[in-house]
Amino acid sequence: MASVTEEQVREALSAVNDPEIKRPITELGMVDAVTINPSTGSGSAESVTVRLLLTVAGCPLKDTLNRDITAAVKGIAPEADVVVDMGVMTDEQRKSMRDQLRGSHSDREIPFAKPGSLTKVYAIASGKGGVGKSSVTVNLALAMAQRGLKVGVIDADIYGHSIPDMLGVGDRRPTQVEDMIMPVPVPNATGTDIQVMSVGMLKPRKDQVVAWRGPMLDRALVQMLSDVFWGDLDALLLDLPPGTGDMAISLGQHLPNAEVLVVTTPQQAAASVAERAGTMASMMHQRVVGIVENMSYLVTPTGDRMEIFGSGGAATVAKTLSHRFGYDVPVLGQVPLDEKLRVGGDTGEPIVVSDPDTEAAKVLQGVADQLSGRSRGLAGMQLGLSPAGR
Ligand SMILES: Nc1ncnc2c1ncn2[C@@H]1O[C@H](COP(=O)(O)OP(=O)(O)OP(=O)(O)O)[C@@H](O)[C@H]1O
Repeated sequence: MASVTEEQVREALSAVNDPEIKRPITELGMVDAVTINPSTGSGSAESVTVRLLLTVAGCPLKDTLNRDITAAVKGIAPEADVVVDMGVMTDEQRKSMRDQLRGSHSDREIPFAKPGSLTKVYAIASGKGGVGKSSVTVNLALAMAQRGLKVGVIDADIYGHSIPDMLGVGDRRPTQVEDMIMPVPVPNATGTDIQVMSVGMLKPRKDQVVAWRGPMLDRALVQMLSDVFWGDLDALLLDLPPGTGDMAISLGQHLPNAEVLVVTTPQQAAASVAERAGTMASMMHQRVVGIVENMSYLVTPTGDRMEIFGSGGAATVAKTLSHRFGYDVPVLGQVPLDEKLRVGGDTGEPIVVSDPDTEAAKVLQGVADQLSGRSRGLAGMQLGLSPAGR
């Protein structure tokens, strides 16, 4: 006699989520069949075979699914041999799953722009390149996930889409189910994956150089916002290209409720261009939530503090923007120069994960605390009125 029933196995499998879609595999129609062959005695073990239908052949996460399914079945039948027999959904099955997740309508809509959306959207902007915008984005995303938030990241930096590499998923391509794209999950130590989509993942080849003008950039942004199945996110972080170009305008048009975080260095020349990025956001009716100063200082081996890029840049931007907009635009943190931060980005393990006790990581965690503590929801949404006096 078998030690478990099919019903019990299905119940156990309902705790296994598809790693990309984040829903139970049983709900998604991925468990095609469960077969239990009882032990025939003389030392042979009972066997449980789970026939699993992957959304696409060559699904990059089939090993994860195999491991999670085996663990779930072993949890109720420790002695059983577990076999996960993988097949692939038919077109019809895929379409029905897509309809289940998205509804059968074919309209493209941006879930984060809907009036009732509870996802906080933060666009990370800078006046000029190389100030550490992408480094700030990945570290904030991971720090927010460590605080239990469900976080998505869009790498919209057409010129330097470095986010996937910084998160260690540089070569991953997103899975596509019909017209729906699955963001790439980035596992992290706390067990809360963050979800990533990059403009680089929309190119046929990673190394391809793209020369996209406004309409193409707009299409890419809309695709990443509306064709990607983001599920229910607490926060979505967008890494924008530096400056006040087409992507910033498109974002303002499609997501006026996004709030903007401006990254600058302490240098006065950088600060004045950062001000422009903030002003641009406000012209698009977006609120500037604060300034992060990066590369603020370097602590030398002798413990001295060197202000390599000068000082006061973020304070200047904060003061000017607060005055201009009539609300408080605070400096949320000053991140020091730290080789470990650069190494963390290069090796795909950002500093809040690799070296959480460094000062740079602590400052970034502090910024994440300030953003994570803000309530999800309608507060802070813009009313679409033009600020006066500009
Ligand atoms: N505080 C820091 N300490 C040391 N290195 C840093 C720091 N901040 C950023 N870097 C390094 O500086 C380089 C540029 O950073 P990053 O790519 O994050 O900037 P960016 O503003 O996103 O640039 P881009 O304009 O290309 O988008 C990277 O090599 C990064 O590792």
